[in-house]
Amino acid sequence: MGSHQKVVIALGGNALQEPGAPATAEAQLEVVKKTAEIITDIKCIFGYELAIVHGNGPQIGRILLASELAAEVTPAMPLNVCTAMSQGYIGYHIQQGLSHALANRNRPLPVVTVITQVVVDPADPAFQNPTKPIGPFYSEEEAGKLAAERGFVLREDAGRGWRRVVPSPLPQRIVEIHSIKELWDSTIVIAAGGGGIPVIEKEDGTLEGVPAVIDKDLAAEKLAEEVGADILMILTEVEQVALNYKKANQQNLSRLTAAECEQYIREGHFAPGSMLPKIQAAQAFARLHPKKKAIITSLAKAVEALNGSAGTVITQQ
Ligand SMILES: Nc1ncnc2c1ncn2[C@@H]1O[C@H](COP(=O)(O)OP(=O)(O)O)[C@@H](O)[C@H]1O
Ligand SMILES: NC(=O)OP(=O)(O)O
Repeated sequence: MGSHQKVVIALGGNALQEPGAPATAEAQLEVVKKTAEIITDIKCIFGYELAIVHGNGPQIGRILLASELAAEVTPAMPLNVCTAMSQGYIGYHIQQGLSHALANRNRPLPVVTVITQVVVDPADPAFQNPTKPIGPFYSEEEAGKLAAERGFVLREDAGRGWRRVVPSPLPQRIVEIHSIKELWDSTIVIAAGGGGIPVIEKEDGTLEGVPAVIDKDLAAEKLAEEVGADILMILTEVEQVALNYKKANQQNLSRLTAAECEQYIREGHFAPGSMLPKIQAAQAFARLHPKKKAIITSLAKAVEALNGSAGTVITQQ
């Protein structure tokens, strides 16, 4: 693998979909084209070697919904297959958008999606306690109806409405990591999309998909660890991590140490299923080495954050 600084970029929901806009393939491609311009800025300005991990919460929820509603005419697909489908079509859009943006700036580079499986522990307690929000947002009334009529498990998502939740076990091992490392020098790799397809390892060494959705920020951290990245960059809707988020005394943070992450997690500042896994991923990455840093910021502030003038930077000390 090369000698430039390495960055793993985790793309959140707003890098793929405009909030409130129709969830069509065409609308996603338009948003991805803008995201691709920002990733190209990062490549052209800093020269980093990079890999991309994307979320799939909204997309997998909709694929599952469509599949369940169509069950009368064609068998419904299990959740792990839905993740594979989301990796395929989101990866396709990023490949197209990013290849085009890079070529336009005279930096042509191959961009390839690796359908990625991630091993999880079948005994992970997450299987008994669904926390990962997927699909569209519902009002409290709609959520009550869906729970009663269709047996969905729904929870309130960080003050933004109600969403269906599914188990989200911790990522343990990226199955295709050797291929990702082989591709690294020549190619921008899109990997572990939607956190990776969750699989368990059976006694005979074979893999079997399980019904869950892995958190993409935690999977991105695993990938960043494996490729020896210098920076884990988590791009989301907010420019900075906050204490007392959405309260009158909200305090935005420019810097955080791993120990402060621990303290603020204990104090309950970060919502599970949204900011909490980002902080956990950032903290785990920062702990690896004093020179490594994690950055949490918005897509729009990504370049400024890499220059040190925006976002929240998480380091070991
Ligand atoms: N303490 C916090 N500081 C900042 N944002 C927070 C905090 N707690 C919860 N959030 C919410 O978490 C959201 C990011 O999570 P989410 O939307 O699930 O991520 P993604 O961008 O990966 O799709 C932010 O947009 C914000 O609404
Ligand atoms: N799999 C996953 O974490 O997706 P989101 O980031 O879209 O929630």
